[in-house]
Amino acid sequence: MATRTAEMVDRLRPAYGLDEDALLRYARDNVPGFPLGPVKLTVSQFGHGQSNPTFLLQVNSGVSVQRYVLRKKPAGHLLESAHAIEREFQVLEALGLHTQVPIPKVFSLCTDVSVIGTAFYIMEFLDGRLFTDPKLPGLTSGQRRNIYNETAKALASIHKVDPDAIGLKKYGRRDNYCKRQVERWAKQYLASTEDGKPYRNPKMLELIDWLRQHIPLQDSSKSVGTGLVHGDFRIDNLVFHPTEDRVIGILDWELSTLGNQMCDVAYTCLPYIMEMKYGDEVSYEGFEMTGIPEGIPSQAEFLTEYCIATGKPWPAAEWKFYIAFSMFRGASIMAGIYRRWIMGNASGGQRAQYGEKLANAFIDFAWGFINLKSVLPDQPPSLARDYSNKFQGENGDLKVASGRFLPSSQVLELRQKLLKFMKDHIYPMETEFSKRAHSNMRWTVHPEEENLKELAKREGLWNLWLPLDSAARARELLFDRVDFDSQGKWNNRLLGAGLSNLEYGYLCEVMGHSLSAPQVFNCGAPDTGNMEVLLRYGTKEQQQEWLIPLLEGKIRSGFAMTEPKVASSDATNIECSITRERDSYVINGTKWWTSGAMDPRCRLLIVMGKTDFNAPLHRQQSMILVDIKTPGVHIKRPLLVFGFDDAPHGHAEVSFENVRVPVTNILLGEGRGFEIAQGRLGPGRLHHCMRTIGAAERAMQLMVRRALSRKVFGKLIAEQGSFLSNLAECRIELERTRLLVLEAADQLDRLGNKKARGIIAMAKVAAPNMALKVIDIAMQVHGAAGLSSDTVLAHLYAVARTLRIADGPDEVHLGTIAKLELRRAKL
Ligand SMILES: Cc1cc2nc3c(=O)[nH]c(=O)nc-3n(C[C@H](O)[C@H](O)[C@H](O)COP(=O)(O)OP(=O)(O)OC[C@H]3O[C@@H](n4cnc5c(N)ncnc54)[C@H](O)[C@@H]3O)c2cc1C
Repeated sequence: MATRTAEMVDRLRPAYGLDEDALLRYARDNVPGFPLGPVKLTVSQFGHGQSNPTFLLQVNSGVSVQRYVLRKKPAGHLLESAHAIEREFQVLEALGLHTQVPIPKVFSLCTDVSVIGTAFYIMEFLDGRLFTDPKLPGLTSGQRRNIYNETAKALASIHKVDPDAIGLKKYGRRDNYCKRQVERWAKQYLASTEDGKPYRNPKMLELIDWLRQHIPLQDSSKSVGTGLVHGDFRIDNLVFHPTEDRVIGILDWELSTLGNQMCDVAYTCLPYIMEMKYGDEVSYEGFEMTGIPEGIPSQAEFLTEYCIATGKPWPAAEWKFYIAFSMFRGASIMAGIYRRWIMGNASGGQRAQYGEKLANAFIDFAWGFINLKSVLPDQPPSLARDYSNKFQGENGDLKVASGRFLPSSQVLELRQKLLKFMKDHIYPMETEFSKRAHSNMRWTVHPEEENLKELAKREGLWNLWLPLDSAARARELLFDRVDFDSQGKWNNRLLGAGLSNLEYGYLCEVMGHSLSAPQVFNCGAPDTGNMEVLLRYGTKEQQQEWLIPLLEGKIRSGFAMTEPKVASSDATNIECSITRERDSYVINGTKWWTSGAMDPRCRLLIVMGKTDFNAPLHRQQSMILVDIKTPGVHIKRPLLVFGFDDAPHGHAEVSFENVRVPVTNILLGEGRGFEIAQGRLGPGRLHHCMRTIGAAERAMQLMVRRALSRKVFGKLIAEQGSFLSNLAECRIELERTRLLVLEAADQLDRLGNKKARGIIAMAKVAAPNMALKVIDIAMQVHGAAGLSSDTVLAHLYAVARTLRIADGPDEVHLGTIAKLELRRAKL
């Protein structure tokens, strides 16, 4: 249950008796709007919280009652740098003046200790709800989910603040935050335990050593992942609106500074691992062990929500450090609180007596966490975030639904927009685009395609394929994390909408309905795969030169791996040579089926070749960036698929004759080609599958329309029994394949490329084979028209057929599936 903020006060404790007359004099002079006439002042102290004593001031003028909050330093001797009231005031004032971060408004800071004995400040009283128990008892599961999602967003709102822009440039040193914090809290722990009260735990000393040895690399950075840090961000420091599930105030900024923001995130996640209990407890297990209350997202989901709101990379690799660090800091703080309890000046009341017990629990849990085998999935899970239980059908009606693959409201909204865009702009242009592709202007771009791209960009239907974690790297490297609006939404459309692969699946399918659609939304192959390579493996300079124009849709690209002379389904056979000569690499070889290389906008080729013919088999290959205009690159001819040349995109045979490029064009380093190929192919293969589902869906629509309008032998085709069973079979195959593809996308999101490779291989085989069957029946129903170019069916069929070979033939994927199956049997 929530507690109203006004109910959090106890009766004023005698140790903190304030000089009320002096206080009133000060407030009248310094707090805007404070009643000037005689008033009755009632002072009561908030019992919640352990740090700076905080008081509710009720000022009754006889006409009205105004409420303020006063926060001061504790009396007595204080540990160095603790209880910095002045800093709290500074950060709150800056945030209040310049940002939308929800905080109480501050009125006045008093550093004159003669007024009430210590420095203090006065701020607005927020009437709202506080949740002191992170399990949120007494709330519905929907409310719990909202509260956690809002918590993630509130934290993100702090982390998106640019401290330089709001006068907090010197609020702290940004680099080496964890390193400095480990030393600071270690020192504090040693000081708090210097005479054995509380007991100095040797496991804490080992923990300090472990932390020193595991400080994340990015901690030394001044820009990446750093910014404003709250320092004590947890649900019970948030005031929620009295009736709505939204944060109206973030409290307790005593430990705020500039530094590594992931520390805040980990600290917020502690209830998942350990429960803070003040009493003679035996177990402190967090709700990941005791069972997550219904509605509260898992730790990974909570983190995903935060990563989406901030655009930060998935922190799996360093998560052990951040959690252990939070526990260690908690232990040090608790030891300090216990010490103050012994000395008689703890501000949080009776609970301080349990400080020593809690400090030791923190230390034990830190070690328990460090010793876990795995703490987070490799990739963010696809989200159950803000999933409504209403599913919007194709015709816009809302149906109540539940289940695993229920799109989020964000995805549903994008899908509706996409369907409308397809209806209004894509389908009407298909014939026109096709006419140009068969004319002598075939290798030029129809101007309307460029117009539609601009329209798609404006409508937010741009680069939707771009996965959250890949976008995060570009955000850090290229955009300096400034591409958010005040609500925390990404306003830089270049980096997509922050979707997971699963979420994109629902949209990619829609694009697959038309062969003209993907490039209009900058979601076409091979550009998406190439952008993914640059996002994941490109240097900042490579990204600036090639990735940005690709993300903008100003240029296109090709991927040149396959060679006419060798069986290229096994890429170890590739013979193209990439030879280092001083500051250049020289490339020689012939490629074919380089899709997109015929396009007049194509500027970049990612070429796979061998840098070392004598290295171990999978270390011979490298990938290198080649400007298509480099001397020695010859586009020899377009290849045809069943007579379709796919103009203006095309599939080219390309020769490379002594093509010289700078050494800085190598991707990731020599011998890393296979590694990159693995990263590139997973999502790209699934995109093909998703579009293939869309193509099959289009064929179903055409099939049914034809069957309902064409009579054969006196009856509509739709009344012929053979057709009805074919139709039903097609629907069954289509639905089961869609589920397989969504499952593969979900596993890719949750488990990563490597662990999801089996199911991705299944989807890659199943989708084109299903589509070929469905399109084949659709063509059959159309009679001769189905084989002509008067419908899209023949072209859809040709594309679906190529997918049984392109991106690896069926046999290779079947081999992968079988191998995994046998391996499982041996375990
Ligand atoms: C339309 C289209 C677009 C393409 N776009 C690109 C592109 O942009 N960039 C690029 O580099 N390539 C592209 N390709 C090429 C494609 O990736 C290759 O064709 C594919 O990898 C197979 O290589 P291959 O043609 O050399 O066939 P091969 O390696 O010679 O294989 C021939 C056949 O051998 C059989 N086979 C292979 N391996 C096994 C096995 N392990 N077990 C049993 N049988 C097996 C299969 O039946 C296979 O079809 C494209 C191809 C097409 C048709």
